[in-house]
Amino acid sequence: MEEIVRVMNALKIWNSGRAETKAVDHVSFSVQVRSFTVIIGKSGCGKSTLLSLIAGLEVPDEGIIFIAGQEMGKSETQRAMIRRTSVGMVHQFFDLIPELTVRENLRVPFDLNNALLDEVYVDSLIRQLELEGLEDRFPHQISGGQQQRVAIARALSVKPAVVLADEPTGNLDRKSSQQVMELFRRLQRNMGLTVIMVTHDLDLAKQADRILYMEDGKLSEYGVQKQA
Ligand SMILES: Nc1ncnc2c1ncn2[C@@H]1O[C@H](COP(=O)(O)OP(=O)(O)OP(=O)(O)O)[C@@H](O)[C@H]1O
Repeated sequence: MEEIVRVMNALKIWNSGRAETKAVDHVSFSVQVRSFTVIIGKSGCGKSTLLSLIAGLEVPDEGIIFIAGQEMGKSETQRAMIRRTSVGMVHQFFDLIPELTVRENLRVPFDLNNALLDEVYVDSLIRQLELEGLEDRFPHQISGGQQQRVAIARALSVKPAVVLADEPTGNLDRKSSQQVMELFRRLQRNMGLTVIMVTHDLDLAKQADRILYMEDGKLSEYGVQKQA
């Protein structure tokens, strides 16, 4: 199987005042292409920091990260280029642009990349994420679950090598969470996407191919962790 993400011995220390937190403590793991991986763990264990390192939003103090064979280097320009072309991000609070319609929000990544808009592909995302009929509405005119599905479609619009989702259902009720998860999972299978998702919700996590468990900045396989 082909590896699409490789994290080698990543360390990230946050300094705030006198306190020093090893948010990511010498973490190593790889993710196979076309797999759905979930990272679970208690609040503050370092999940978001780890995703920020993989996304190239933060730089590790030690260690190396590769996305689709490219090293997330120290230069912000290089990291921004890899992030724009190879990484799709979905956040807990959707982060849609309120002044833009659903369809306009989906165009944003193309505009940022100066890429030609692939209308046929965007239409297929709208269909697969069950957003038909909502294209001309503004974010405040659709439900939370629908907003999150727009955010997922937006993340996929540039066909990223890897999709990083940080608590994508954290702001949704049970029913919408389950619906978003099912659509996300189906899309991942249909499109052969590679997804890394952070969640608190073990029921959702169980639908993934693989569960990783994070505690005090350390990462382990969830099954192994439970037996330990
Ligand atoms: N920018 C920052 N500056 C200082 N400390 C930080 C910063 N970001 C995170 N931390 C600390 O690093 C640790 C890990 O935080 P992180 O947000 O990665 O955890 P998390 O598992 O994603 O938590 P949650 O589930 O609550 O989102 C925490 O102790 C947090 O307080």
